[in-house]
Amino acid sequence: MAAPGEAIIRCEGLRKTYGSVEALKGLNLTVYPHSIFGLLGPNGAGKSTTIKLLTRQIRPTSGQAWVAGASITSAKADVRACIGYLSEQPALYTWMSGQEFLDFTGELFGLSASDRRRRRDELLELVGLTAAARRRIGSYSNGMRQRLGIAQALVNRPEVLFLDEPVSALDPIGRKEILELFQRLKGEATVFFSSHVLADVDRICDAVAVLNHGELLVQASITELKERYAPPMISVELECAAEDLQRLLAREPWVQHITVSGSRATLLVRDLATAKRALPALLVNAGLPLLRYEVTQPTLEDVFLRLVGKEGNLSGTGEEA
Ligand SMILES: Nc1ncnc2c1ncn2[C@@H]1O[C@H](COP(=O)(O)OP(=O)(O)OP(=O)(O)O)[C@@H](O)[C@H]1O
Repeated sequence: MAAPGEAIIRCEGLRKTYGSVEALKGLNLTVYPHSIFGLLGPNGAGKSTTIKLLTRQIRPTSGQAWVAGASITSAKADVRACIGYLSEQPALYTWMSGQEFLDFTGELFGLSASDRRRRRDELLELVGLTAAARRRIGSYSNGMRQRLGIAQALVNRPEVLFLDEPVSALDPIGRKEILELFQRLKGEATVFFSSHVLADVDRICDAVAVLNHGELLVQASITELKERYAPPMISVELECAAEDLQRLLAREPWVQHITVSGSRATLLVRDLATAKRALPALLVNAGLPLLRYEVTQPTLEDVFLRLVGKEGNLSGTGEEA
C-alpha cells in the first residue's frame, strides 16, 4: 500500500526486448494514487508491453518497477493480489451468466461463498448490470461485456486497475458509460489505461504519458501538456487578403507564428491575454475589415500531432475506432 503522496506506480529504466525488437527502451514513469492515468501512443509504441510488465505477465529485460509498493520482479510480494486487469480482448465464458462469471472469479481469489455473493451483487450494481445478471454473457452487447470485464477486474478490491484499450471497440454511448464508471472508481482505485481515443483521455484523465517507438515522449497532467505543446491559436478572417496582417504582426512579441491563406490567418500566440487585447486594436488601426475572430483551445489531438508526428495513427474523436 502506497503512503500518502507516494507513487502507486513507479518505473525506473524499464526495458523489454522481444528478440531483436526493443519494445520498451528504459521507461521512467510515476503515477499517483487515486488518479486516472492514460497511456497513449500509436500502434506498436509499447503500451501493451508496459501493462503486461506492470501486471507481471512478462518479465523485464532490465530495469525495475513497483506497483502498490511491490516490485514487479519480487518472488515474495506478488503484486497480482492487489491489482485488477482487463486485457484488450477479454475472454469471458459466454455460456455463463454475468452473475456466475463474477462468482467464479471470486472463487479464484479465494473469497468465501457469502463474500462472493456480496461482492458480486455490489459489482453488478456498480457497472449497471444488475438487471442482466442472470442472462448469459453470450447475449450481452460489447458495452455490457466490457463492463462485466471491468467488474471481474475489481473482484479483489484492487488498488490499481489496469486496462488495455478498454474503450476503443465501443460506440460513443458504450464509451461514455465506461468513462463515467472510471470516474466513480477514482475514490477506490487508481485507474491506469491505454487508449487511442484522445477525446476520451482528454475528458477524464488526470495525467498522461505518451509513448512512441518504446520511448517516453512526455509525462504530464493534461493541462501542462496543452500549455507546453499546444499554445492557444487565434483564427481571423478578413474581408481582404491577410498578407498585410502578416507583415504587421511579424514584429509583435506575443506572436509565435502566423500562417496565412487567402483572407484567413491563423496565429499561434505566446501570450493569449496580450494577444486578445492587442489584435483587435491593431486591426482597427490598420483599417483591416474583420469578418471572423475566434480563439481556439488546443485539443489533446493537437498535442499528439505535435509530439508523435503524422505517422502516429491516434484519433481525435474515436468515432472511427
Ligand atoms: N510477443 C512479442 N514478440 C515479438 N514482438 C512483440 C511481441 N509483443 C509485442 N511486440 C512488438 O513490440 C512492439 C510494442 O508492441 P506493443 O504491443 O507493446 O505496442 P502497443 O503500443 O500496445 O501497440 P497497439 O496499440 O498496436 O496494441 C511492437 O513492435 C510489437 O510488434
